[in-house]
Amino acid sequence: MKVNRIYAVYFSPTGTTRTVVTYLAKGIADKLKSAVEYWDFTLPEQRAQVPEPGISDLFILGLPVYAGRLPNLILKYLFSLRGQGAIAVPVVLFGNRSYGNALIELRDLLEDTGFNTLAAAAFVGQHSFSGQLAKGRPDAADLAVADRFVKTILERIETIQEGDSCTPVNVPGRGAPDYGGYYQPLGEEGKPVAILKVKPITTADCIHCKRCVAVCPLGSIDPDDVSRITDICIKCNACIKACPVHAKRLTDPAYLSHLQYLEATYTERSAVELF
Ligand SMILES: Cc1cc2nc3c(=O)[nH]c(=O)nc-3n(C[C@H](O)[C@H](O)[C@H](O)COP(=O)(O)O)c2cc1C
Repeated sequence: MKVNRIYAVYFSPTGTTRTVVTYLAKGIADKLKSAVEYWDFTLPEQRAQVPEPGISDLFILGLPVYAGRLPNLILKYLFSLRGQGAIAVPVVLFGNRSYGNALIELRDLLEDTGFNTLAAAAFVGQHSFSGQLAKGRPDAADLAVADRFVKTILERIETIQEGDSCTPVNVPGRGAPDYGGYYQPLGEEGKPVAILKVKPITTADCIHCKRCVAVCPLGSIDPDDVSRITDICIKCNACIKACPVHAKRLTDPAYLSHLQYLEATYTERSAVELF
């Protein structure tokens, strides 16, 4: 099949999903000499529009794994996609713990919205919560795997005709209706901790530059008083990483206990998985 346009589409508060999706799109575009359309839908204003691929396009959709699933507050936006028979590659990024059932959830979402899934991958990205868990990933070794994945995608594209409805790519995990539920965070003692309602604090070091306001994917930081979190916080850590003076912090004991647990438990390097 001849690919007309490649869509590189991602939600990526701390940038690892963006790195992988754009790398894959560029690798494929270089070989096919096709144009790439980039769709970053991390910020609320970026979700005012949806990409509209056609039947001869390739759609690469990347999301981070949150609690073993897709970030649930983004699902409504994703379900407004219309695949129109375009081929698609679901990609998830996970922080070295587990991608749980997020990849099968994304595969199904793409199939349900009219795409044909051709290949899929679970990559590893530095854990949003941590300075050491999967630090620096995706790294050179991960990108070498991404090169292999590009080759696989190109080979599969060659074997299909435009509009073919291929068998959905086979990925592991528990599927619909509940995708195994959400991962329950554990604390240092291995007992469940409640972190859903945790929000970052702002220290007196804040210089009111409002960078945190600009990067919040839910638009939850009050621009007039950046210490006020006016809506849901998904703990994506975008505001914490964007703050030039480290004035935003997550100091909740349950959150810190979970972080300790993660850092102590998931020390082995997780592999990238390609399907
Ligand atoms: C709320 C939340 C939940 C997460 N849950 C998981 C998880 O279940 N398993 C895992 O391995 N990583 C988990 N992570 C880590 C992210 O999936 C990982 O760091 C990813 O690379 C972040 O993508 P981004 O850089 O595009 O934002 C979680 C991160 C956040 C913010």
